Amino acid sequence: MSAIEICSLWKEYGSTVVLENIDLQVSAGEFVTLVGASGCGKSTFLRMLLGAESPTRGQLLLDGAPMTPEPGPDRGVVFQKYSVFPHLTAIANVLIAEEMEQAPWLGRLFGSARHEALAQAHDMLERVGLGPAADKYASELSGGMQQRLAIAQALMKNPRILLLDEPFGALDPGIRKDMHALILDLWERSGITIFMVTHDLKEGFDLGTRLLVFDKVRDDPQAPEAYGATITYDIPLQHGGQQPAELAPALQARLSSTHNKENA
Ligand SMILES: Nc1ncnc2c1ncn2[C@@H]1O[C@H](COP(=O)(O)OP(=O)(O)OP(=O)(O)O)[C@@H](O)[C@H]1O
Repeated sequence: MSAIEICSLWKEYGSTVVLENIDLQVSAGEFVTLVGASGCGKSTFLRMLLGAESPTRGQLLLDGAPMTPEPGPDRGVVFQKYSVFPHLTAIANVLIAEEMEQAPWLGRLFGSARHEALAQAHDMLERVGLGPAADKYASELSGGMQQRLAIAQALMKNPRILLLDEPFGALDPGIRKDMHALILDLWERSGITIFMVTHDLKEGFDLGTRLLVFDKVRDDPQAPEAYGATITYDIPLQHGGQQPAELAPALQARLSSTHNKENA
């Protein structure tokens, strides 16, 4: 059985169709990268996987059961920006999810529960390379360090699914390379299932075990809201292996032309 099964999924906002008729099956442990023109509904798709939005039609199943319609501990998420609390230290940022869950009224743990959570939080910071920065305020950290922190925060609850919405989009190329190595390492060690939206086709090809392209198959220039995007390519990839190079330029051209049209 697939870990995630999506059947005839649609998402509409009023009369605007954003996503239409999406069918997808994803096994546990896959690293799925998502690309598509700006505004085609990739983040909306991710928000539905998170449980922050519901489909208008269709089904989203996790291990054969309908996905809970609210974000749960089985799903972690990292956005491009603003996932961390700037006025809290790195360690407090990682602890906060645990504290809010275990002590929702006080927002603080005590005694052995705190001791245990603190040890786990320190371990998580070490795993993302932030051990020495545990007591720094998030606002003092560089962009790359803040994204490491956001990843540590998302992984603290041991989620089965990690949702990444352009997590490295605002970072310099050198830092992005480090982050790619980090995320691949975390993915390999944990066996977690990852969905990652990216605007960078190369990043999508390099990181994913599978690349999904979202695009419209039908379009009415008189009524652009009438049709939504769907998955037009579902490309299996091999890490470090030969990528379907002949597809990349065609995809890049398609993504850029739609992007330019929208920005014109
Ligand atoms: N809450 C909402 N209400 C109405 N329309 C919305 C809402 N959220 C998203 N949309 C619309 O849905 C469409 C898809 O948005 P979404 O952010 O999912 O696209 P995207 O592919 O992630 O874009 P980008 O690559 O630019 O981040 C857009 O036209 C957006 O305006």
